[in-house]
Amino acid sequence: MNWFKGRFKYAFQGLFYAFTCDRSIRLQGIFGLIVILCGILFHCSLNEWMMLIFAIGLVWFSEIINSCIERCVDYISLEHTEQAKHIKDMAAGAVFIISMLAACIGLYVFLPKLF
Ligand SMILES: Nc1ncnc2c1ncn2[C@@H]1O[C@H](COP(=O)(O)OP(=O)(O)OP(=O)(O)O)[C@@H](O)[C@H]1O
Repeated sequence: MNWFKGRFKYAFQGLFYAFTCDRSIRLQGIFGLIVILCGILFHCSLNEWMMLIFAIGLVWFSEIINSCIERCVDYISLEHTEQAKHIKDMAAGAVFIISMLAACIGLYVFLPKLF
């Protein structure tokens, strides 16, 4: 049970650090909250909420993993190398894919409500 509590404690400490100390994650956090606000304003259905929460979660998850990868690379060495560039660019590419997916979900949910 203590082990279980410890896991939660460290996970929440990690999330708190991510959303308060990392600019990109903070921005995605704010953007996610705006989407939630829009969901409330537009009276989204349960299915629409499921899609929105899934999209927000995926974006937050990918942004946190991307920042972890960037920090690992910088932790190993701050030297500019081609290898470091490829690692960071691939991580950024993964975030881009998820962001496009989330944008499609956002358009699917909100476009019919706007027009
Ligand atoms: N050590 C490095 N060697 C080579 N290229 C690098 C290195 N560090 C960063 N880059 C290049 O700069 C880009 C931006 O990297 P950086 O670590 O500044 O992330 P960022 O765009 O500031 O991300 P975030 O805003 O999420 O912190 C990378 O995608 C990569 O192309």
